[in-house]
Amino acid sequence: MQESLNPVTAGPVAEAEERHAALVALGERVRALRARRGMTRKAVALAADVSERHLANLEYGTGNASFLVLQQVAAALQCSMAELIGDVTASSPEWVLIRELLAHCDEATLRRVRIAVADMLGGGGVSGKPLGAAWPRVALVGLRGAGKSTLGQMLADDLEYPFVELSREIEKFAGCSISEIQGLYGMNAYRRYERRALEEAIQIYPEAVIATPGGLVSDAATFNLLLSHCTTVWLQADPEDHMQRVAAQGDLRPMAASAEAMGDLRQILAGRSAFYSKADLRLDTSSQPLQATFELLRAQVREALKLPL
Ligand SMILES: Nc1ncnc2c1ncn2[C@@H]1O[C@H](COP(=O)(O)OP(=O)(O)OP(=O)(O)O)[C@@H](O)[C@H]1O
Ligand SMILES: O=C(O)C1=C[C@@H](O)[C@@H](O)[C@H](O)C1
Ligand SMILES: [Mg+2]
Repeated sequence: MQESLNPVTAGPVAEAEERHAALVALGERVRALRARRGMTRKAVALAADVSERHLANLEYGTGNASFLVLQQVAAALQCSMAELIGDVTASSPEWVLIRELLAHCDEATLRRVRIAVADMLGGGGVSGKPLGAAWPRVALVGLRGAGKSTLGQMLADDLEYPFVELSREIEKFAGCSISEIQGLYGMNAYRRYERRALEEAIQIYPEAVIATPGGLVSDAATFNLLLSHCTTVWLQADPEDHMQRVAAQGDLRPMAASAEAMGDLRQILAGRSAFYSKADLRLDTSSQPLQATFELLRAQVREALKLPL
């Protein structure tokens, strides 16, 4: 009997157990998608411009197909790469139908859908949102030096709401400093603490001003939680102001970390801006001094909360 060759290592395959479980699962999805589409292997191979043998290897989990081949197969099967690779958002008929409905929506429509879905799924047991008005739980987001702590405390005093510095809550949970959490347990563990601290703040405070850690937007689930339970304000500043304000507080870490710190900061700001911009309100803090910025913030928030000016 002729021995088949592993297409990756060129060694003998023979044993089914040697096939990687992820590749076997991928192959099963390809076969299922092909069956659903009612296409023969030959037809898919032709449409995808790959040999039938290559496709057979893929279907039986014996071939580790390249990204480009997977793209060609997805195009031949008229399905998304998400379906092919087994992404959770394509893992059931409902998911696939929802993806199809949303696929061609613009950003503004997607935003409305997100808000409606968050409302529909409820607040996870948290109530207290006044009908037709904004949450009286105000969360400030923005990069380091945006003014979240400074303006947050001023706003809390003005509204007579508790002021919550989320970083301090995280430290209380962990029993050590933010940098120790990140250094000892790693960034993923830190993000879990961040999520827990936010969940708890939401449970405890129906009314509050919350200064959030600048990196919170990088975790979609935590940011979703924030957006759906708080009136959010993006405090914006020019990159130079972010840098200068952080340095003025004596924190030279950004400069120490990289000789091209301004470039890094611009890149972080550019990468996060699309997420920060999902906040309900935004305020440019670089256009006027602190007190004038506070007056603008106060007016915006009071209007949103339907409070007297
Ligand atoms: N127009 C302004 N708006 C906000 N802050 C300003 C303004 N002008 C100057 N500042 C100063 O910038 C600094 C902002 O620092 P602050 O600690 O409040 O920022 P932060 O967003 O909390 O940063 P971090 O993410 O590091 O906690 C303060 O010292 C504040 O006085
Ligand atoms: O901007 C950032 O990347 C961070 C800011 C802090 O508030 C923390 O969220 C964390 O240290 C990361
Ligand atoms: Mg702060």
